[in-house]
Order: sequence, then C-alpha cells, then structure tokens
Amino acid sequence: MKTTANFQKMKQNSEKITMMTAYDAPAARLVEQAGTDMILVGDSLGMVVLGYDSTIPVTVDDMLLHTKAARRGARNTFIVADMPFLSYHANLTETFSYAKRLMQEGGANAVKLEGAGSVINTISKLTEAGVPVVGHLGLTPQAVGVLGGYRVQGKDPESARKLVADAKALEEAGAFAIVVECVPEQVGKMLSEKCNIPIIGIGAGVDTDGQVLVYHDILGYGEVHVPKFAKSYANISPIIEKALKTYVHEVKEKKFPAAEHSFTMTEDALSGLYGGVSK
Ligand SMILES: Nc1nc(=O)c2c([nH]1)NC[C@@H]1CN(c3ccc(C(=O)N[C@@H](CCC(=O)O)C(=O)O)cc3)CN21
Ligand SMILES: CC(C)C(=O)C(=O)O
Ligand SMILES: [Mg+2]
Repeated sequence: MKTTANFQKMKQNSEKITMMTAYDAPAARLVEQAGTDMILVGDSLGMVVLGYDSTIPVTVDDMLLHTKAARRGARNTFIVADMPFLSYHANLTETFSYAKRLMQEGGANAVKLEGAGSVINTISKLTEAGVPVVGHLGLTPQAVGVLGGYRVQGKDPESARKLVADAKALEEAGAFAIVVECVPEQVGKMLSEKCNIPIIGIGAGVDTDGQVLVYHDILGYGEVHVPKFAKSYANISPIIEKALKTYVHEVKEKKFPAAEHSFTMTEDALSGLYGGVSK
C-alpha cells in the first residue's frame, strides 16, 4: 500500500496521482485492480448511491458503513474517508471520536475535511494526534447552502489569492494533500506550484498534481446530474437497463429459467417420488 510519503515523492517526481471514489466492495476491488493510487470514500455517496440531492444528510454512520465495504474490497489501497457535514466543527472531542471510528472501525488511512477558517486548527490537532488529513478547497459541497449552489470558485483575483492562502495554511497545519474542486485551470496550476503537498484536482484543470473523479461519473452509471468537469469513460446505464428489462421479459414469457439454470432429479428418484407410478 502506498503511504503519504509516496504521494509526496510522486509530486516531487511530477508523477500524476490518481484517486477514484468507491462506495462498495466490488467497486473498490475494480478500482484497486485499475491501479489507482488512492481511493476516496466520498460523501458524494449520499447523492450517487443514497438518493439525496446534496451531501448534507450524510452521517458518520453512513460513511462508516461504506468505508468498511470499500476496505473489504480493496485491502491494499490507501483509503481516504470524507468527514461528513458538521461532524468536525462542534468540538475536538467529537471530531476525534469520528476520525477514530473511520480509521479503527472503517479501516480508513486518512480523513478529508472541507474548508479553511476554523478547520485549519482542527486539521493541525488531528495531524498532531497522528491522523493523516486531506484538505478540500474551492467548491466545498457541504457548504452549498452558503455558496448558493455548485459554482466555480476562485474566478477573480481576490478569491484566487484567498484559495492560495488557505491552501498554504492547510499545508502548514499538516494536511498531506488537498483536493481542489471546480476552480479555473490557472488556479489549479498556481495552487500546485505554490504548495509543497500534492494538489488533487476535480474540475481544476490538467496541471494539478493529481486527479479525482466519482466512480459513477467515470462509468456513466446512474441518473444523477453529472458535473461539467466529469468525464464518462463508459455509458453503462443503458447496458444495465437493457439487462433488467430482458430479465423481466423472459420471466413473463417463460424463457427464463432455461434447462441450464434448472436442477433435475434422477429418473429413479423421480419414480420414487411418484410412488413407482410414472408421471
Ligand atoms: N455524481 C457526482 N459527482 C461529483 O463530482 C459530485 C457529486 N456527485 N456530489 C457531490 C459533489 C457535488 N459536486 C458538484 C455538483 C454539481 C456541479 C455543477 O453543477 N456545476 C456546474 C458548474 C456551474 C458553474 O458554471 O458555475 C456544471 O454545470 O457542471 C459541480 C460539482 C461535485 N461532487
Ligand atoms: C468530489 C470528491 C472530491 C468528494 O469529495 C466526494 O466524492 O465526496
Ligand atoms: Mg466529498
């Protein structure tokens, strides 16, 4: 399994870091086999698998369930688990207990926290306590209510400069990487140049130190709104739809199950069953 030191080295060697989300064991297995450097158990699971229309309703218990499942499927990949909405703001005791559960029970190697401000101190306390932390700047979906929608961030010089200052503060606090979401490519590039820790971009252009995408977006799986920055490398929804419809049709038409999906008794057993009288 790769370590935070490996990710640091990859940045120094200009080797791109790949991260993908996985929310269940089979997905994690496939993502691991694809050779991804890191798995993210993201709170976007609330939207892509639990059917919520934002990440706000996601709980620590939800994150734990899916982190455990991902770990069972990918035993040898570094897993980052999102701390969900308002699970790291009330006080350090609560924050620590959740990070502890995600690592001890869930098997996560690190946690990810959105934002800067008071979160910077929280990140330094977690790091001091031995918890590897990933920051998350730019579009921070847990703040959708405050941001007023899922919008591109850092478009003007002031907000771009603020992003750089926040990223430096997260680095200073001990974060070992930062996810930067939905910012102009020039800002993604600048952040990667100004920071010593890896910048993992999503909708942040090609010049960040790494990229992260949501599994379902990569596969074209599901009917949720796919952000403009996500690329679908397949379109599996119609394939699933066709298989499910064909199954329904074949049951109705008695085409399924066929002989090869059925079990049969021996002739002897069958005659025993009918009391020696042939059917
Ligand atoms: N399927 C999925 N993929 C994701 O990447 C993702 C989620 N869900 N849920 C959690 C967050 C929310 N994300 C989102 C959701 C919507 C947009 C979006 O609609 N963006 C607009 C751009 C708006 C603008 O131009 O300012 C877009 O058109 O894509 C962006 C990120 C990213 N994350
Ligand atoms: C979009 C990524 C970075 C994320 O935080 C998630 O999937 O929850
Ligand atoms: Mg997230």
